[in-house]
Amino acid sequence: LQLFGDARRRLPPGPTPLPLIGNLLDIASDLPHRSLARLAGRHGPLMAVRLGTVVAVVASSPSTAREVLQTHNGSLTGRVPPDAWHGVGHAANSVFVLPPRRKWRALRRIGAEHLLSARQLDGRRLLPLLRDAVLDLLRRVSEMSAASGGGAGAPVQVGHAAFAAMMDMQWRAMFSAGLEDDDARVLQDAAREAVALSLKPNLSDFYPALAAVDLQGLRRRFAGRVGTVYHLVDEQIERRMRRRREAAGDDGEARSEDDLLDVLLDMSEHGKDDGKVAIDRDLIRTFLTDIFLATVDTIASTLEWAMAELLQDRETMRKLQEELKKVLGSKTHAEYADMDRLPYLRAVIKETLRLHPVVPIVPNVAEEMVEIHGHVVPRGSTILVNLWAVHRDAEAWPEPNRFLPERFMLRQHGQEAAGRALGTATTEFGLIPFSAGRRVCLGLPLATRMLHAMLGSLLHRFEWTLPLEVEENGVDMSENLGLTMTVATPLQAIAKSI
Ligand code: HEM
Repeated sequence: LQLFGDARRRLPPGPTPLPLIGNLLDIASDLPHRSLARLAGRHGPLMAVRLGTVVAVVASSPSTAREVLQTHNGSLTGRVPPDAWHGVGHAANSVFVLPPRRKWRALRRIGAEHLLSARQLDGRRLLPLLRDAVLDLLRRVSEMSAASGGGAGAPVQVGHAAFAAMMDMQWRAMFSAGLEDDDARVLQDAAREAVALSLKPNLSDFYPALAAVDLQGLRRRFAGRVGTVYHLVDEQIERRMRRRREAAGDDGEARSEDDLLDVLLDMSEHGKDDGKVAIDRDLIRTFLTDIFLATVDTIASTLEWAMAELLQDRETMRKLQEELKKVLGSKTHAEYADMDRLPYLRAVIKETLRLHPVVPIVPNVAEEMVEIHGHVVPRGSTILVNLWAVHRDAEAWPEPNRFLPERFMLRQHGQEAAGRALGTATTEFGLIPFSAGRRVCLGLPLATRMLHAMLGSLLHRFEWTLPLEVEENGVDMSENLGLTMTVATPLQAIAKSI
């Protein structure tokens, strides 16, 4: 009891909780990353809040983020799945919320080795798929732009075009099959809604004792939307199993495509992955769904944020287009291989991810009690890293709320170059859009490749302007939060071929 009392006394400071609801009212006034950042401004970069009956410690500065994601990372990477994720049993096999043990490690290893590592992405099978996704995006923009029938160019929803191109790319990478138009529409709606439902503030998460009742129906609705994705993933699995059976014939050679699905089916047929974790049908279905959901919205939203910033900052847009013209010349599109010679593009993407980290809060659970800056993080408590607040820390970033890609440009040998490659240095904690430590984003190599190639190509191939009414009223930069932080009003822009 004394130990418990000590731990409570040494919790980090924070707003006074009300009985029963704790600090929920303080947080409900705005999007959680913003209200928590405001509270941290008053109570400090390590702060304790009570969300219903749940104690949460929030890290909001580069140095406290480093404590969570590096110094004490081994003890602070537990997860409690959002209650909604128990719908269709998704949580039981999801790499996002599995505790950091054998099954989670096996899934991360399979994902990296067979799809998401730099070696795979730059290899013979996937490199053409990545390039096709860039060309597909450019084609979609041209088509949307021509849809008006007149010469002026219809407004293009850039985020929508990127979402569709990424969705098709990831489906091909996992299943070696294109998406039928009808399926693509169904998947797009289901994926967006599942992602949005999954982190809607849910009473079941703040009062776990009430979870069984599913008061807001979020678990049921999530199950419905993810169930739709499952259905289409299952069709692919069944089709492939049939084909493998046919191809196996008498000699028993079952492989047909050599993609992620084949790898997983091989493992399931042999019973195990590395003799440790059984890869069964449920695990395969959930993993493929997770990879699909993680890919589409994150990259599309980041591109939409980048375009929204650039369309309001003509000078930066002009400078970037000049760099692209100089380096790419008559090439039709940008490739990741060009990135070394495009420092300003790299700086623009870093600055976009700094201001608009599409996963703004990373939720962990303390598996052991740890001490940070003299305060206690009790075992079992939630520990949130507010990436959005870290990225706007005024000590780390002068004029933190301004879009200033120049902050990443260093002068080296008389020439400008973009500082620190994104995601390579986890020792600096001022810019961590992919988080850091052992749960660092598994899709980082894919995301950096697609963001650079897609944004570079969009700006190299088209002149962009805002529709007149948006120019007059201003771009709506308000955020919408599902699992990722998207632009609330889809950005519309006019694209003219260069
Ligand atoms: C702009 C793009 C992206 C951003 C900013 C982003 C950011 C993040 C962040 C902040 C996390 C949480 C890490 C933590 O818990 O500490 C995460 C996790 C994850 N991301 Fe991404 N992500 C992006 C794209 C992708 C893509 C394309 C994939 C493709 C598969 C992906 C797969 C994952 C997975 C599987 C996890 C869970 C890791 C785990 O819990 O072990 N992400 N991502």
